Amino acid sequence: MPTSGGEIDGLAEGVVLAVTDLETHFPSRRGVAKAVDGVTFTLPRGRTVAVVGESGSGKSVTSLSIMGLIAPPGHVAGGRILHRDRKGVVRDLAKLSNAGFRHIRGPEIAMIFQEPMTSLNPLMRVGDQIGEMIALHERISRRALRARVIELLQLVEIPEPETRIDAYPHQMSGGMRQRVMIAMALACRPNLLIADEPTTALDVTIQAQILALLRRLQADLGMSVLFITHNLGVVAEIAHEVVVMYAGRVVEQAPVGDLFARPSHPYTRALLASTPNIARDIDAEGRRRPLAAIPGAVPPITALPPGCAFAPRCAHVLDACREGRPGLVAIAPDHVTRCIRRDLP
Ligand SMILES: Nc1ncnc2c1ncn2[C@@H]1O[C@H](COP(=O)(O)OP(=O)(O)OP(=O)(O)O)[C@@H](O)[C@H]1O
Repeated sequence: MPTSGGEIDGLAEGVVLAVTDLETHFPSRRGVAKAVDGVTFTLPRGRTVAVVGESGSGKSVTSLSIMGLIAPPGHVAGGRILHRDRKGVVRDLAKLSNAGFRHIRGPEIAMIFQEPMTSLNPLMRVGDQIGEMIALHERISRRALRARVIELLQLVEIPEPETRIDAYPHQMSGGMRQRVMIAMALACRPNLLIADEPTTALDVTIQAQILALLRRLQADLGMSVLFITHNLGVVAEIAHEVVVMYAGRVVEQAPVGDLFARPSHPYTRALLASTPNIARDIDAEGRRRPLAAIPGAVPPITALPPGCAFAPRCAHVLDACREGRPGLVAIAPDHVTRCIRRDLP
């Protein structure tokens, strides 16, 4: 029910973000690419939802749609993106103007990306970049600003923040730069953080440290996190809930334990089987068991098959799978799958 300020009722208590039937299209001469095609999921307050899938599955386009950052001629063509801000006001971000987004991006929803070097200004001291973020949204004295920035650097566990505040990005390691990006994202105390592959470019040890930091911040600040990744190992580390995407659609969603213990969709099963697992993949004599790579590739979204988009690669395909597009069905409370096969062991 819209109200005069573009605000909307109808978001369940305790939910920060509810994406319903989201459609994001990119028109081109070859037709309309439906990069996101009817995506639905909810993000409860203080929880981490991971969106996982292979390259091209529509994860980034989903997060950019939420942030209002789809560049024309791409556009959100349908669906709702209901967001509850810190004051409890609910808005449909799918209908928000660019001007409206200026009050949302930063103070309400912040985003961190894979490569901090492309988001940080190499010519500016990191402290000034974080400070700029704060000064953009509130009036604050220079002294108080510097103290706030030092506090933020402490929060993201950067050692010697009083000195590091004056460093330039190139004087920091990749892990430290990602911490700076997280500090910038947290500068205005958003209630929702979107993290798009934030650890992909880092060494595994640094990756583990950044994931631990994000987990601690999420718990301490009660933030909701939408975490985009192609890596199920990372999902296991960070997520409460998992949304599995394939060719622009959600194919399975479940609490993390449920998804790993009882994966239902053949695509989820194949993803799990193709994820390296040291304990499983190598025996005491050092013999390797081959990884079960998923045959084929995600089809181009302009040429999806008529039925299930995964059918051409699926080991369990039936004729019926190629006929109609399967709907999402609940197989347990909070666990849905887009597969007609209920008989798989
Ligand atoms: N600006 C654009 N114009 C046309 N098509 C686009 C555009 N951006 C994305 N797409 C298409 O949308 C689909 C989904 O892309 P998206 O970047 O969301 O995938 P992803 O799952 O995030 O993959 P990756 O991990 O590689 O980023 C892809 O087929 C991509 O080619």
